[in-house]
Amino acid sequence: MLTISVTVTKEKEVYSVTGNEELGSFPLYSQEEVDHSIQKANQAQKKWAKTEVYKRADILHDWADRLAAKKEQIGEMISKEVGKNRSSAVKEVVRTADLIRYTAEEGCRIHGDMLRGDSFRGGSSKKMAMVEREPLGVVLAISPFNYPVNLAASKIAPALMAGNAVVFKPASQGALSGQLMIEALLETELHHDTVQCITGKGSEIGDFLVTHPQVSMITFTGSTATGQSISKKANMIPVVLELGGKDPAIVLDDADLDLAADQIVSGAFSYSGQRCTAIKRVLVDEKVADKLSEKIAQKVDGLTVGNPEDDAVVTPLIDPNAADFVQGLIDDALQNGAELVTGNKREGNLIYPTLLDHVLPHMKVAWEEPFGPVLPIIRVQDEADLVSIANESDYGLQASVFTANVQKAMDIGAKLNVGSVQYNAKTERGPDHFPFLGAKNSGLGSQGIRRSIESMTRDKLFVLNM
Ligand SMILES: NC(=O)C1=CN([C@@H]2O[C@H](COP(=O)(O)OP(=O)(O)OC[C@H]3O[C@@H](n4cnc5c(N)ncnc54)[C@H](OP(=O)(O)O)[C@@H]3O)[C@@H](O)[C@H]2O)C=CC1
Ligand SMILES: O=C(O)[C@H](O)COP(=O)(O)O
Repeated sequence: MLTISVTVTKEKEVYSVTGNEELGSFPLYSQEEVDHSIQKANQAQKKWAKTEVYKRADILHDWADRLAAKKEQIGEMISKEVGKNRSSAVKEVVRTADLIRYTAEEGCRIHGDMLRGDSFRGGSSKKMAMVEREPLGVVLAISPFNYPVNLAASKIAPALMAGNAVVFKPASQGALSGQLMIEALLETELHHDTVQCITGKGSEIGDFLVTHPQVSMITFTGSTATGQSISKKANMIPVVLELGGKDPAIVLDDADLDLAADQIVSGAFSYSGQRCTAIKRVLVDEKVADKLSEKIAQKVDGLTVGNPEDDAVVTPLIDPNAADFVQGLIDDALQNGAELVTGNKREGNLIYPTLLDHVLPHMKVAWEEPFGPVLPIIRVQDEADLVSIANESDYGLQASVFTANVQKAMDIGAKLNVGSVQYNAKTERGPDHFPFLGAKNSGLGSQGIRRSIESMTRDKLFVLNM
């Protein structure tokens, strides 16, 4: 059992998603304690910013090695705490170690510019500007439950590499996994005050954190509602948001349907659909819809369903509210005339993978993000409608286009109002050095290792007048 020990008065227990096993507890920080921690981070940042870049990189490499060495222990905690199957949970730790290593290397390659004054009309060659990248100060990193280690480290590592201190607020269900990751970091030579792990309910301490005058930048991943509220409260500081999605898989009549079905099922149902980048709707050309629906159904029926420790693909959702929400979307669609192809079975928080066909625009499941294992198929007659229905969503994270025609793929991709378009493959974030961003209600700013480091620095000019 893990107990995060700091001198705070209240504690919150954490239970496993399945089995109700008590996994440990985390402190519920008061505003005074939050304030104290931020002050410490702010102080520590001044020294950390002066630490040589190669030494920062060495510390990050050490952190990565320590995480990798603890992959089984941390993977087990992730698996129990957020209900992710064991092999994916261990992979999350390994992926995180790789992300940290790449961040350490990339951070060493980020250099400023040198500008000549006389390259602007009327300017003088006697004037030269050296443009350096400076850290911002204290970065507030808020992460969601679904990747409690990876989505936290993907903020913490670039912030540190850029010379910032970090205040890390993990999701409450995920805080113990986050804490194990931080413990590995604090085993390195990093001064402990440089990273502050602040736990507590977002609804209680969130506003205080977000509006704290010593927070210089906010990087947030989570729901659109929380992200939008944060961006309204942040007071003239940069904010990077990675939010919800409703990624479509657009399937044209010339697509390789076996490939499409394979990618759609793995994109939609891995970790029970609790991924922002999960495929959350299929928009298919009517001419091939029957065939595609049948192929998807076959694969859905082959998915393993059960507990995380059995390494099942579809496991119980994070909490009863999440399961009720998904069930509500299924019920609404069926009441409104959608066809149930397979699924719609529930045991507690475990929702069996559910495929709905003939979904129409008046059904909630056509537009809302389920964050669960339900996939609607929307049949479309006209190719132009594929794009317009895709773009009608409030979200704009990613989209997949399945077709054999490269020209068509590029034309459709250019019209989609999303952060990334994947051709003939599922939507996904990785590899982690690619830029990762959402349009519309799916985000603000860009992540991905280099972009993240850049978002956590600002230009500073030193102008030489000779
Ligand atoms: N685009 C992307 O990269 C990703 C997007 N997501 C999206 O996140 C959602 C699921 O994640 P979930 O964890 O439920 O998201 P939430 O928005 O509920 O929570 C995310 C984080 O914000 C904290 N929080 C809650 N309220 C506040 C507040 N008022 N101020 C500051 N912080 C607050 C939470 O703390 P606490 O847990 O204590 O409430 C948690 O740490 C889905 O919509 C999904 O699409 C998820 C992953 C990736
Ligand atoms: O939080 C999420 O859902 C992730 O950002 C998605 O990452 P993945 O595409 O690598 O699963």
